[in-house]
Amino acid sequence: MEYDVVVIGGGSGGLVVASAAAQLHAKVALVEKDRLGGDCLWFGCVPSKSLLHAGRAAYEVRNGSRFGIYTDPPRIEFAEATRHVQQVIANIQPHDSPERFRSLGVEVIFGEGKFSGRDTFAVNGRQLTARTFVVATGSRPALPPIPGLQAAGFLTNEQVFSLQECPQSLAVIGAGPIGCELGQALHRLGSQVTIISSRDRIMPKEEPEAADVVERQFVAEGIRIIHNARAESVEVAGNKKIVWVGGQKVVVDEILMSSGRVPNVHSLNLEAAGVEFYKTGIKVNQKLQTTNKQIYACGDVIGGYQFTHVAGYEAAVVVANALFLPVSKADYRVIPWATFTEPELARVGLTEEQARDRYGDKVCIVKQDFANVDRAQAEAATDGFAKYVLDPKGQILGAHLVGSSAGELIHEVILAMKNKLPITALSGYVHIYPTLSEINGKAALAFKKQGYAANKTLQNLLRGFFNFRRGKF
Ligand SMILES: Cc1cc2nc3c(=O)[nH]c(=O)nc-3n(C[C@H](O)[C@H](O)[C@H](O)COP(=O)(O)OP(=O)(O)OC[C@H]3O[C@@H](n4cnc5c(N)ncnc54)[C@H](O)[C@@H]3O)c2cc1C
Ligand SMILES: NC(=O)c1ccc[n+]([C@@H]2O[C@H](COP(=O)([O-])OP(=O)(O)OC[C@H]3O[C@@H](n4cnc5c(N)ncnc54)[C@H](O)[C@@H]3O)[C@@H](O)[C@H]2O)c1
Repeated sequence: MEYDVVVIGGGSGGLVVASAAAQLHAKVALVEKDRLGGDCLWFGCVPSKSLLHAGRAAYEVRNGSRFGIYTDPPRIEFAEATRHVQQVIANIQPHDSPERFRSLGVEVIFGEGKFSGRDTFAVNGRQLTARTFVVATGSRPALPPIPGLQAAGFLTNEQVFSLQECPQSLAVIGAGPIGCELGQALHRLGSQVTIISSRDRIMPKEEPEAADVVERQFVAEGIRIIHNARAESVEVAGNKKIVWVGGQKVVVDEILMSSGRVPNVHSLNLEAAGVEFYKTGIKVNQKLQTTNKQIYACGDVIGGYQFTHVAGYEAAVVVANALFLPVSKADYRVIPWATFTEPELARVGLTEEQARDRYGDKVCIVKQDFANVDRAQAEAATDGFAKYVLDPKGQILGAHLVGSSAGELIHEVILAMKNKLPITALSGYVHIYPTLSEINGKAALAFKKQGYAANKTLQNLLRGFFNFRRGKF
């Protein structure tokens, strides 16, 4: 065997496998068909958060009057906003550069290859043999077969970050995290945005009342949302595009497709290697082995949680199993994520409905509004709440934070949940005043108070004790 491991796909998952394996002194080849960095760097997390930040700046300038700061309507040079986005990519890219990986000892091979057998991958006329392979080829936008869409033309996350002009009006097809993040960013940067949601709310995978808070903000900003409808067909009329949705037409300059993802499996000739896959991704066991035990897969290509941090986590499991003994199992009990709209929405664990389905009426809910947090008042960021889904002893089954910096604030909940600490642990230390993090401590206190309010015996005992101390029997 030429290599200990051949990694196919140089994105969030593949790069972690390649660098870790090389640093452990394994012989590693990394095959990438395009550029190292993957979706996250070029078309995903990094550019979307950078564009959202530009949008937030525009929003803050427009809405400064709440703090007594008045300006004329801001002039937005969209090309400069996307230049900021491209600059951020350029700043981060060296970390994912071929030079860096070669310096770690990885053999980086550019080319689109395919399996030619159970233990051979063919690329650029070479046959790479390895003890183990890792498929980390990611995913791409799903394009539902909407009549007229291809002919009219559309944007996906692969084009939107290099636009030089902001479309005056935009139909966003799909109200998941991509549609919501990009819809809000582009609306704030000057586009009239209509989001088409196939369900009765945006972000249908989230805790409904948390998604409602984001939706209210979208509506307040002037984003139009069409519910319970799918884009059915598209027509072109002059220089406009018409999207037909539930019998009504949405006339726009541009369309953004954000209707889910499909795994990149088809060009790999997985059949030759005995690797089975479904429509949603490659079939893996808990050790992330495919149906060919020498071939592992991680990241978006296996479906499941499609996040950079999950691809990285799965990559770590794969490194341990592929290089040493295959005994590590991926554990998805505590997987957090955040959608970086304003307000942000962060989640870990079960929704209330999922918890009730599993544990019935024993589930206990604690909720704290940001309006009760002094720092949120100071920053006029009072929309939103933190909701904790608990078992009767206070063990955290899930948490949903919607509000300012929710994606940061959830981390102490993640730590507690991962270590099986009850929510009361979050009030077992001093939070700095005034910070938004106080929301977690306040929730823990609220849970303690609920327990105290229900404990009549303890209350009677205390009443008696203090009566006794005051000499009143
Ligand atoms: C707009 C957007 C915003 C997002 N924001 C976030 C976020 O804020 N936080 C978050 O956690 N996640 C976010 N994600 C998701 C995140 O980008 C993905 O989950 C992550 O990139 C998956 O990593 P991966 O390694 O599986 O795939 P990728 O990082 O996409 O890497 C796959 C690599 O494989 C290569 N490849 C494909 N086919 C082949 C082949 N046949 N041969 C060789 N190479 C091949 C590709 O060129 C690519 O470089 C976002 C995604 C999008 C689209
Ligand atoms: N902040 C983050 O971490 C972040 C941000 C963006 C994306 N992501 C990742 O990328 C993945 C993909 O995001 P996404 O938003 O494309 O997918 P998604 O699957 O979450 O949402 C797509 C939505 O589009 C709807 N849809 C499909 N066809 C439609 C049609 N014809 N008309 C109207 N609606 C239609 C679907 O019903 C679905 O609700 C996410 O699941 C997430 O894992 C993460």
